[in-house]
Amino acid sequence: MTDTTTTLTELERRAAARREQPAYGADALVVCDRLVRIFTADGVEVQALQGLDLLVRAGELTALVGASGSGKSTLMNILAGLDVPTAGAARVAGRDLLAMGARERLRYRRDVVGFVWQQTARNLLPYLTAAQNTVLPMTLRGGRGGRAGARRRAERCRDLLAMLGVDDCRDRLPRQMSGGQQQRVALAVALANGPALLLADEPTGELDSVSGQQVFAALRRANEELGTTVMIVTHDTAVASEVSRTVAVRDGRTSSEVRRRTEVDAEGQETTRAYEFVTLDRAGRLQLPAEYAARLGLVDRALLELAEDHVKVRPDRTA
Ligand SMILES: Nc1ncnc2c1ncn2[C@@H]1O[C@H](COP(=O)(O)OP(=O)(O)OP(=O)(O)O)[C@@H](O)[C@H]1O
Repeated sequence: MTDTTTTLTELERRAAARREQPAYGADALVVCDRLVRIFTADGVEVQALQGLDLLVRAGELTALVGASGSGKSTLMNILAGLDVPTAGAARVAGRDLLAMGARERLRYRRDVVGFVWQQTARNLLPYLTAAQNTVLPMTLRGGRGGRAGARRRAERCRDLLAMLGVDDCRDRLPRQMSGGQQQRVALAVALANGPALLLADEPTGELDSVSGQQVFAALRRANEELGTTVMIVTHDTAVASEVSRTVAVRDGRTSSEVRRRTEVDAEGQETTRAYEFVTLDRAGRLQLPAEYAARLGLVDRALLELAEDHVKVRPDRTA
């Protein structure tokens, strides 16, 4: 009897402690919790996301990298509200991306997220000028009408085009601009309604390196000056090595990440140091880097050894 009471009390205590714990990612702007996306084409199933965990805090500038087919675009489409995951949870700025109805989804895409795609032609309406493209999302959102509203929208358009270095393009059609200019105007369009999250899927993929750098600098400015949280998918190693956080996606899961920090030494000299981490998912799983596993011949199982402040992983030499 005493034992049962103790056990019940203990169970209640544990349940209460669990309830009091903040929910996973409670303080994050983007929460992906065991996200799964399965595509079925011609009877064949493809698991594009296989339980992906990712937290992004407000104000971060994060690069997503990974081999072709690892699931980066699938993740971006889900966060953009264009696709719905098969299972798991995804939240952006408190919006549950699995539970949204059609109208809420439309509002989410208009007000909460902005996106820029790799194909320049996909980002802008070809028959509108840069200024008209930028004003359009604000007009669609509605709000204050009349002359005051129009003036406010024109002002925001001017500020955005100036901040992104394309004010000279304001009266040009997309075909009268270079690829890099089009992408920077696309950024202005994406930022028009002041989204909390800006998604850019390979925005520099079709550009030469100079234009690519200008687009990346514009993204960085949006992050620093407007405080917009930015997630950018890139194969460009220059971009990936310049952001403070680079997350690698492998086989539909986040596998590792690099964080860069500027440190000042005793002489006041600034250096940027990079720290490489392996992702530990919510179930405690981690993916060993493929090259580590190959180098030590780690297959099927590994020996674990718990030390005071670290864990050793060794190949199984007992066979
Ligand atoms: N609509 C779809 N129907 C069927 N399979 C799909 C669909 N979209 C993506 N996939 C598959 O899901 C997997 C992940 O694709 P995804 O485009 O997300 O990868 P990625 O990392 O963005 O690749 P890349 O760097 O080449 O753009 C791939 O195997 C892809 O073939």
